[in-house]
Amino acid sequence: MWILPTLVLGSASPRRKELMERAGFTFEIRPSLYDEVITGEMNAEYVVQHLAKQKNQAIPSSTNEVVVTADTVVCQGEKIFGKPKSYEDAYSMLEQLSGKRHAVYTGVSIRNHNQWVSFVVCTNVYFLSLSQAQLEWYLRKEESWDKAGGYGIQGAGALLVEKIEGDYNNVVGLPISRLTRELDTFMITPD
Ligand SMILES: Cc1cn([C@H]2C[C@H](O)[C@@H](COP(=O)(O)OP(=O)(O)OP(=O)(O)O)O2)c(=O)[nH]c1=O
Repeated sequence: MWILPTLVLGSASPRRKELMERAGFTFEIRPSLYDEVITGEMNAEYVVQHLAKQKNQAIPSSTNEVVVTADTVVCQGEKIFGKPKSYEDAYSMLEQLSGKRHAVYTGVSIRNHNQWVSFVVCTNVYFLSLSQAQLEWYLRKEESWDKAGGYGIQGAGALLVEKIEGDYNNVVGLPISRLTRELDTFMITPD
């Protein structure tokens, strides 16, 4: 008997969950316990694909489950920003992003038993030039800590952004349009 596969989102991110729900997917949440380490020598595209795959491998699953994991980083030139570790770290990231363009990369990994698909989506984000007072105002919003680059475009962080080029949802942590197309090959479709 043919059993339709079930979808597992391997993520503790409330944004990824919300994007999947809004798209109409039925899924179970099973966060990965993989501990992310970003080292300076790797390029952003490689980093997000590698981390998404590591997260995926750390999730136990059965043969009829399709597991989705993702990783998002902010990249400016050679520098890769993950989540800030302190107030000073967040301030420094935002100060470096101020008045300039950066790229947000999200790597997505999809696995069903031993079938793997992975891809990376990149969105360019242009920050306004921000004064010290504006940076301090934003950091008081307390929305920096669990977000790559120290800002959330879906919150007050929207006020730091002049414009973007590419998929908005990719910046929030999950390129849901591309993901939906890729999941189709695993026989997973939204309601
Ligand atoms: C740039 C940016 C990032 N982010 C978030 C998306 C990701 O959740 C987070 C980057 O951290 P990730 O390590 O990609 O993900 P996570 O630890 O939050 O969740 P999990 O590994 O369990 O899936 O930054 C925003 O919410 N808004 C933004 O504008």
